[in-house]
Amino acid sequence: MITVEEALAQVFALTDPMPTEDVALAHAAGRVLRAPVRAKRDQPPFAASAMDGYAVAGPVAGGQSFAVIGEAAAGHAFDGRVSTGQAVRIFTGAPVPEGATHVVIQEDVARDGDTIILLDSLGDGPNIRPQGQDFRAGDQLSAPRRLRGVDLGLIASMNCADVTVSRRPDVAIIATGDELVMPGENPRADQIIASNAFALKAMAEAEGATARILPIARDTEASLRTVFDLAQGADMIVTIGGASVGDHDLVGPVADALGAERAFYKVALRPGKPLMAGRLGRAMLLGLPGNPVSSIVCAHLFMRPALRALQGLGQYPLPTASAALACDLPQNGPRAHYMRATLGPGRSIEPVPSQDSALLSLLAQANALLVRPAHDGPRREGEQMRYIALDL
Ligand SMILES: Nc1nc2c(c(=O)[nH]1)N[C@H]1C(S)=C(S)[C@@H](COP(=O)(O)OP(=O)(O)OC[C@H]3O[C@@H](n4cnc5c(N)ncnc54)[C@H](O)[C@@H]3O)O[C@H]1N2
Ligand code: MOO
Repeated sequence: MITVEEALAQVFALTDPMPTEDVALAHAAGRVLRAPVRAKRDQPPFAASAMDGYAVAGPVAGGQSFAVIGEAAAGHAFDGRVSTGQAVRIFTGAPVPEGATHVVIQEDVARDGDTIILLDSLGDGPNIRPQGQDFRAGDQLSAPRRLRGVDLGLIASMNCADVTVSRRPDVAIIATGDELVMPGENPRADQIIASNAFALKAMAEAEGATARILPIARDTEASLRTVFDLAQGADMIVTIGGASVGDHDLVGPVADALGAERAFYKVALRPGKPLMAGRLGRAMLLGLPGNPVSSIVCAHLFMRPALRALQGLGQYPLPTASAALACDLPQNGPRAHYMRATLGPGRSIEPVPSQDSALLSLLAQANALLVRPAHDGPRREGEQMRYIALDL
């Protein structure tokens, strides 16, 4: 069995970044930017007033008076120059007229007809945003990055209407097993509801992929072949179940017969020992164990980083942070253990009461995976431990 780190390195070796496409800003949220964006103009494009008041030229002190010669509003520049002793009525966002050195806020001014007198309450500061204060033409927003709302706002203000992003990976999800029926169907007494594909589809989509749930493959070679056929065109094929050593665990043998190249099978990991990865045609193949918690933990540890790498975000494991252990833990065994855990408000972390890999309800209660390396020694309450935050 290989280690989690070795397995992830082999998964990354199967991920070539997807081609790119150009999309309009309104459709770019959550996409991965692949080419830097270059500002087409300065922002602000002119020296702009930060306040409503008067743009004045001349000494600014209580008692000084100025003749008001015009008005500047946002989108309506004052067409002219302000000379010493003159002022222009100005509003926030308007271009500051040439010659003006300060914007005095209107609360600090007494106006009488076309004359203003500055009051003694006068604040300091010019209240002018210099041209290019935010960014200059030619400044860049670097790639790669996943585009958040703020990034899209910045790109829009750079006057760029579309962006070059990674194509979304297409993920085909195949649940396998004679015991499975879809939610809403009438299961026989010896059947259960197929749940894992729904979790994995949501996780893949949250990582920027498109995901499709294919029909459940039955535990026969013919059925598996038929469903694998439906996965054609996918960038990643994720199978669920049928990965272990039982007589009905046919995913590996059928994938092999279809020409899959295996990178590895079995990882020193708990839960998720019978994980498999490889390539089938041009698709990356991830064979996840069927136990619900095992499949979801493996999706966190391998599918999510692989989808990020496919979109050009680089080859990184999910980030870890540290928190104080809320209880003692015995020595860990030979497999790295990703314990379902809750991270409390005081940043103390506690494993949920059972780590059985079939207990979806406990995984749903957890908000972290407490990481225990293989053969990790006994741990005492209060020790700092690494964990992965479960945010999706
Ligand atoms: N003799 C051994 N038996 C097992 C071993 C082993 O090393 N030797 N490993 C165990 C471990 S660890 C795991 S994990 C499981 C993985 O087995 P499979 O990947 O073959 O999974 P299945 O047998 O198909 O299913 C396991 C379990 O999960 C349920 N399941 C399957 N698919 C779904 C789905 N889409 N939605 C919900 N639940 C699903 C299935 O009904 C089973 O209960 O093998 C151990 N055995
Ligand atoms: O690896 Mo299995 O996933 O322990 O239940």
